[in-house]
Amino acid sequence: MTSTVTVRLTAVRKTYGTGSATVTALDGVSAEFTAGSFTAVMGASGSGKSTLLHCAAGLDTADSGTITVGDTELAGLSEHARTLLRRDRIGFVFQAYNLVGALTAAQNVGLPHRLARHALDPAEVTRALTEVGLADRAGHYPAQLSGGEQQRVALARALITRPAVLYADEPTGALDSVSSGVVLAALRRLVDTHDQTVVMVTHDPVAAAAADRVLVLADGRLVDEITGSGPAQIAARLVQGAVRA
Ligand SMILES: Nc1ncnc2c1ncn2[C@@H]1O[C@H](COP(=O)(O)OP(=O)(O)OP(=O)(O)O)[C@@H](O)[C@H]1O
Repeated sequence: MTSTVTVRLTAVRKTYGTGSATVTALDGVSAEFTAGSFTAVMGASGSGKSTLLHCAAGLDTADSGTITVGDTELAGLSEHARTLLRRDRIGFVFQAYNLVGALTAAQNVGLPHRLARHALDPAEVTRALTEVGLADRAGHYPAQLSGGEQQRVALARALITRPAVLYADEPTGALDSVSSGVVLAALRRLVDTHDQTVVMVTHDPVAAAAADRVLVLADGRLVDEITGSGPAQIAARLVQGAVRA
């Protein structure tokens, strides 16, 4: 896997709308996602989690503040350069797996390369499927796979480009607890064995407990950081009301 990178946000502000309809989605957020670390982002609905993920990934632009991916500052990039950065260095996994039903697991995993018209070594597909524990399902179609297996195919598809950083937006949101556990274990393994940088938005304290630390957002600000997290610690914070997921 490629060497993964640190992502830094410094005093990032993002507003939507104008005049009296202005919404401040991010209100001066500074955070660092260290290379090889697994961060969960929690907070109430509307607290700015997705906006944070989208700005950090270069899907959206901040109004002010700086965001660097490794040595690259996003604000300095043209739209085209940002598109290439997203395509070549950033992986995404969303709640909906977005697999193509007419393609096998292996063909779905190879799709980013085909779309980018890059030559693809079949061994790369096998590697990515092996990393998520699905090498034996390469020839299966999505309808023949469980929800957790489909999400792991989506994860393998995100990994095929060897992303410097992997963003996951509610990756277990549509899964039962058993399938969630399998997907979270796959994410955890990527961090532990490949030093993958992972940033995951979640409402689920159990999912958040798989991360190394949890950042909590409220009204566009970072209000808490839980490190050395375990389910008990996060549950205790929930009881205290510090985390309103
Ligand atoms: N494109 C947009 N136009 C206007 N307002 C927006 C837009 N995107 C987000 N917002 C607003 O910005 C704030 C933060 O939204 P965001 O989606 O980041 O929250 P979130 O914490 O991810 O919420 P959820 O958990 O419900 O997905 C919200 O008040 C939201 O209504």
